[in-house]
Amino acid sequence: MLILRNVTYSIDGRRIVDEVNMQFKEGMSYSILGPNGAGKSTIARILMGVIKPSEGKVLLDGRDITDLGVTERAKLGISLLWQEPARYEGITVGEYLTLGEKLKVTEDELRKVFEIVGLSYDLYLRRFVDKGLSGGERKRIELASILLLKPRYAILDEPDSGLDITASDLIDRTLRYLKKTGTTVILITHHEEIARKTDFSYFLCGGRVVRKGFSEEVVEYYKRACGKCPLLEGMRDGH
Ligand SMILES: Nc1ncnc2c1ncn2[C@@H]1O[C@H](COP(=O)(O)OP(=O)(O)OP(=O)(O)O)[C@@H](O)[C@H]1O
Repeated sequence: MLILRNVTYSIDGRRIVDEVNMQFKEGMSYSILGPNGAGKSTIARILMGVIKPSEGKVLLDGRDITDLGVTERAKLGISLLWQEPARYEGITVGEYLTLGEKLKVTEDELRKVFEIVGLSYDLYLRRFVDKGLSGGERKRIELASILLLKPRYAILDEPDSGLDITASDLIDRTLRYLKKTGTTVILITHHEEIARKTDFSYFLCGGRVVRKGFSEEVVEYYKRACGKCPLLEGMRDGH
């Protein structure tokens, strides 16, 4: 089990994440929902070890991993789908996905994963992971790399952002595949229809967990609370 215990992250005295407690159990899927600036991506970066909390702990199976960096956490089976995946010069999609053939995968498995992320195996395998790929294509390839890694924990930061109308089906296929591989999913989203696809949700606002529970219930609360929240009036009016 992956746990955030009383985690706070401050910048210039401002608590961006404020005494957050979260638990992610084996094989379950979770959403972290919340408005812009709620602290969702900051939590993803804390879970992945990109940044260290100012206070509190990150625990994996009871072990304190707060001080471990990204590489060490990746070795423990934690992977992050970045909101904006990077591009690299000189390597093909096939080389990228198989870590230069270090990752042993069969052609069937590769084809299956291409199907899940909605890309043609024949058209994309030999393309370069450079600026020639669109943002959406790059995101689909990054997701494919996570599916092939079969991590214990997959943190997906807005997997649907930048994707077209097929994103919802892609998330369905992804969640089904990760359930089969026993991967625990932590999905960050603004969209209620995406959050509903997961088992449990945390609703984050102003860096704090304001609601947690079954996704259906938390999403209903999110719609009600955010719909009436005076703090978000400005954002909604575009001010
Ligand atoms: N390095 C930083 N320096 C200053 N402020 C930061 C920094 N990183 C994050 N913040 C602030 O912390 C708050 C939370 O940011 P975060 O990116 O975690 O929010 P989010 O919930 O992921 O938002 P969004 O839905 O817009 O992606 C925001 O107000 C953001 O401006």
